[in-house]
Amino acid sequence: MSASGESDVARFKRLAAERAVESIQPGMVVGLGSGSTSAFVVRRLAALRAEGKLLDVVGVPTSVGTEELARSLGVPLTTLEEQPVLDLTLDGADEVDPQLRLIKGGGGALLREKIVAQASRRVLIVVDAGKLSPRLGTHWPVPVEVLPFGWRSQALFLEGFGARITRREGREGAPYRTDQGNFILDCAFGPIEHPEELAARLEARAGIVEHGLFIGLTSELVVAGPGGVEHRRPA
Ligand SMILES: O=C(CO)[C@H](O)[C@H](O)COP(=O)(O)O
Repeated sequence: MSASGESDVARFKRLAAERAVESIQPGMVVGLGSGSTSAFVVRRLAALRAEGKLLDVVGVPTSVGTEELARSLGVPLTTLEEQPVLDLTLDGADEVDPQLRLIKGGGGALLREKIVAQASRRVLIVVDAGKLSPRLGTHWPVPVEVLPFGWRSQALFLEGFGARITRREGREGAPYRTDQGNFILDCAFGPIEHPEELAARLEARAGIVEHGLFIGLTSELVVAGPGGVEHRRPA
């Protein structure tokens, strides 16, 4: 914890976000991720705008929360309908493996985050070093967004993979609802040996809207930790 009251993890997220924002060029259409690291990205963008920089950059938010934050800070927004191809997306992650495969969705925004990532020429993932993992599933469950209709059947299906399933709770004991009104089943698989196979099996199941395994979508990583800030680009 620093004298300002900022925790080490929050500082690493902020430093990673500030470095990542250096990749934004004038005129870009930029996907804005969700979660606390992405909030640092939005705040940095707003601070640069206050200095008269990057004034022609527009963002595509990946959640209602990010949209509200960006609007409150005066960051101009557009939609995928208006801009179906994005230059760059900056987003956080819950877990990152050495091949830059991800678990995302800790904030529940996985569906819109994946749609925006797929629509982006470059996806820059921004994390503190605590997110790095030798194997996905070691530290985090995989969030799976399901339709409320038939959700218990999906939970049984997912238990069939040996996962421990928790339906995410919202306020006052009500089920958590995504921006689409769906439920999230947090699936603790433990370390996942073959994430691609698991992803394919989840995608084949009706009623599963999306899952938090992001495979083949990350083009770059900015990671900040006690050793400093590193920007890993493709070789
Ligand atoms: O996937 C996400 C939201 O759906 C976030 O990127 C992920 O949960 C990381 O959040 P934070 O930056 O707060 O650690």
